[in-house]
Amino acid sequence: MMTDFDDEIPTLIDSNETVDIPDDKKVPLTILTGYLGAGKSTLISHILTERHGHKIAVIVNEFGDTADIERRAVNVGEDEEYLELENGCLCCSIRDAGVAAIAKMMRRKGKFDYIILETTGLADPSGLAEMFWENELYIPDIYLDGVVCVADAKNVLKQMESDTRRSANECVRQIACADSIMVNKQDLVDEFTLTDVRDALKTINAGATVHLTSYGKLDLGQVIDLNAFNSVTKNDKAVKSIENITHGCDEAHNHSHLFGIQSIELSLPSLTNVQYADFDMWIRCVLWENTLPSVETVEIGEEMEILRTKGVINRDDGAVYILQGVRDMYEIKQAPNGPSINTKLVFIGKNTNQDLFQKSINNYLKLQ
Ligand SMILES: Nc1nc2c(ncn2[C@@H]2O[C@H](COP(=O)(O)OP(=O)(O)OP(=O)(O)O)[C@@H](O)[C@H]2O)c(=O)[nH]1
Repeated sequence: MMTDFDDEIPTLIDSNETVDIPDDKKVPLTILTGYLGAGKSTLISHILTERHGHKIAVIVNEFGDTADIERRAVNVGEDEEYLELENGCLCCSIRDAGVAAIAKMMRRKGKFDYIILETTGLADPSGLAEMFWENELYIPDIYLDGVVCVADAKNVLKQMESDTRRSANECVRQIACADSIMVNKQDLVDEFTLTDVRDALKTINAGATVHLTSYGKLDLGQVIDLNAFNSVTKNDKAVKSIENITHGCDEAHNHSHLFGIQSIELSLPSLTNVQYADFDMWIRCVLWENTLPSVETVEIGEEMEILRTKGVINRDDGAVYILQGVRDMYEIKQAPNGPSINTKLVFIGKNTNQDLFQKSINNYLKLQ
């Protein structure tokens, strides 16, 4: 089905004219990713047909992606891009999932209170996540809630192994970018394989929660309202998710370079005001200049690439801050209730070295 969205070029809004929309009036958007055949459409079918009481607009590339939607589409006029389903959900066929397409869809706001955007099986979602996070300025009535990845329990270990060993493939990038990972098709594997899969996923992305599913059947809360990007003020959940970060087993960690991307975790004491200001400078060097300050450049070696950053930073005056990042974009916001958890930083990316990162930040902030 063709739409006219491709022809529409988003109009940039002068930031001075941007309307400040209260957080509770914004519509959350979840990016759904996952390798070819992992079970994305099966999950969407589940969401579009179950009686869960939510009014979710699901954006798929083509109606034909989901057999169930195709069947329902029979009664819809040829030019209709929107399909209202019995359970209150709205299905939208958008070929170009760009800002203009979403902005156009927002004219139907009120008919839905949530957006799930399914990407194609070979997409790297980090660019899309960065775009929606950044474009809250241009579509002020949505915010990026999180990235959900569906992985095929039977095939994901094979799919993650890249031919070139040091370069991560699309499957690994999708896992690296996720806030929540569904290990689907668990009916096809035994417990040992599930443990291997879980360890490998945690090695790549220690910051994501992992859920086991069959035929995409899950509690919707594992997909929506993750509040992973902390764009709104209810960010206790973001602190909790960082607190719960755990790595895969050590053995899996040793094999992390098989996948090209890994998580590293740094721990820090509470920071003084001066150290907190220096931390901002340090993170800019890492994310904007791709360098580790205060360590010998010869030690750094191959070029690194950071896909996701998450963290909690404590200041010694009791203030607690949450760090979120996608590629070179990052945001540091104060947590509302100041829950006391240790300072923890997680970097997910390529050619990262935990010891060098820790040395760099210790030297830069004069921690030891
Ligand atoms: N055994 C088993 N099969 C599943 C499960 N989930 C999905 N499938 C099957 O796997 C196949 C692929 O599922 P889809 O939902 O189309 O996967 P997809 O990620 O949308 O695939 P692409 O659109 O090609 O990227 C279908 O035949 C599904 O019926 C599951 O949990 N167990």
